[in-house]
Amino acid sequence: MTAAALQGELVTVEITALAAGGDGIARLPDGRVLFVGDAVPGDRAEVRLVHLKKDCAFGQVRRVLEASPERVTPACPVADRCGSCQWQAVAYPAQLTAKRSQVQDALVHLGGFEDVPVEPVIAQVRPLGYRNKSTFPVGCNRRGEVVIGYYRKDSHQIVPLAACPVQDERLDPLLAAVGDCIRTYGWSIYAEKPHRGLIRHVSLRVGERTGQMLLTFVINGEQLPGIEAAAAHLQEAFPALMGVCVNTNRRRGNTIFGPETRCVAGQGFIEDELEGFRFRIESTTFFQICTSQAERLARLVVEAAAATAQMRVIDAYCGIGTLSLPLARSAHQVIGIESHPRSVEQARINARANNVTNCQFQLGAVEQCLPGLAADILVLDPPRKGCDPAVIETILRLAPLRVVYVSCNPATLARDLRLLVQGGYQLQRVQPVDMFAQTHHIESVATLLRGASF
Ligand SMILES: C[S@@+](CC[C@H](N)C(=O)[O-])C[C@H]1O[C@@H](n2cnc3c(N)ncnc32)[C@H](O)[C@@H]1O
Repeated sequence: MTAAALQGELVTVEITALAAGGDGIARLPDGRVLFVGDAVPGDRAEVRLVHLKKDCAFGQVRRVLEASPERVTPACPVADRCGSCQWQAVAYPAQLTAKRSQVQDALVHLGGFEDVPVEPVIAQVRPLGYRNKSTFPVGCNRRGEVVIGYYRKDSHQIVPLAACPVQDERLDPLLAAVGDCIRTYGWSIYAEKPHRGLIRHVSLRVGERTGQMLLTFVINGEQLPGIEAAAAHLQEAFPALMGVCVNTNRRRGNTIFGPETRCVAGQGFIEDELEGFRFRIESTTFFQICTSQAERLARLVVEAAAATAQMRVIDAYCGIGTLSLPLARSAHQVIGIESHPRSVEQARINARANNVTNCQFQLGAVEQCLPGLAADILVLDPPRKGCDPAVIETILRLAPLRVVYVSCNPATLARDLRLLVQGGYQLQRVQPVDMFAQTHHIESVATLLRGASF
C-alpha cells in the first residue's frame, strides 16, 4: 500500500500538462491529481505539498530536477514572485497548445460535447509588450516606502515593479514617473485592513496605434491635494499623456474602480484604431487588452456573423462598440446592448465620429433588453460569468439564424453552448484567439447555426 502524502512533504513528480487555472498537472503515488505552481509540462521536479484534499492536492515547484524542453527563461525578472503571469517560463508554442486543450477539455468535460471543432489558437504577433492597459495596486513595504506592482499569487502582498515586460513598453517610463510623483507629493497610501489612506491603484492606458496615454489614480476619497500641479508636470514630461483622471472608490473589497471618475487635466479618454475605425476609450470602459488581437477577433466575428445587407444584428454586451461598428459595414442594422452607462455613451460617440449611421445602442442589461428585440444574427460577448440563464432562454425563443459567442472563459462558454445546442443550435466551429500571452487566459469565438429542430 502507498503511504499517504503529508502536507509540507517533498515529492518528486513528472509534470504532464497544464491545467485551466495555470498550474502544472502531476500525479501523487496514491493516484490523486496534483496541481503544481510554476511547473512546465515535461519537467521532473521536486514539489512541496502545500494543500491536500480528498480527491486532489496542491504543490509548488521547489527545485526543477530535469527541465522540460518547453521551459524557457522568463522575460520578467520577478516572474517567480509576481502573480500576474503564470506561464512566463513556458515556451510560447507550448502555451498555445495548452490553451487549445483547455478550450477542448472544457467543451468535453463541462459541456458534454464529444466531437468538438476547436481550431488551433491564433497566436499573438508579439507575446510580450502587448498590454495596452495595466492597473497596479499601490502599497507600502515594511520600511514604509511606496511600492507599485502586481500582487503575489494568492495574496495582497505587492511585488514591486520597475517595468513590466508584458505591457506596452511606452507605459514603463510613465509607471516609473507615477511612482516618483506619489512619493514627491506625499499622498497617503491606502491600507486595506483599517480602510484608511488615499491611493489604492494606478491605471495606465495606451493606444497601440495612436500612442496616446491616459493615467487614472483610484483613491479612497474625493480630493488628491496638488493633483493639478502633479498632472501638469506629468503631461509636460509625457506629451502623449492625453489626460489624468481621479476615480473615487470608497468601498472595501477587491473591485478596483469606484462609480465616479473625474478628469483633472487634459481629456478623460484616449483614442485607438481598430478595423479602420477610431474608438474613444475611457479609464473604466472595456477595451480588449491587445489592440491588434482585438482587430483579428473583430474580423473573425464579422466573418462568422456573415451578415448581409438585409439583416439585423444584435451585439449583446457591446461595450464601446468595437464589434458593432465593424458588423455594421455589412448588416442592414446593428443594435448594441450594454449595461455600463459610460460605455453606451462612448459607443454612440464612436458611431457618430466614424460616420456609422446604421448602429443604435440600448442602455440596459441584456437580460432586460433582449426580450423586446428581434434579430437575424446575435453576437454575444459576456463577461467571465457568461450569460444569465434567462438570456439563453430568450435566444432560443428569438431563434436568430446564427449566434456568434465571444468568450474569455472556456468553462462558462461550454455551459452556455451546451444549453444552446440542447435548444436546437448546431455548434459549427470554435476558434481560440490568444489575447493574454504569458497567462493561462484564452479568448474564443464560437459559431452556432440554427438547426432543423426550430
Ligand atoms: C467582455 S466585455 C465585451 C465588450 C465588447 N464586446 C468589446 O469587444 O469591447 C463585456 C461587456 O459587457 C458589459 N456587461 C456586463 N454585464 C452585462 C449585462 N448583464 N448586460 C449588458 N452588458 C453587460 C460590460 O460592461 C462590458 O462592457
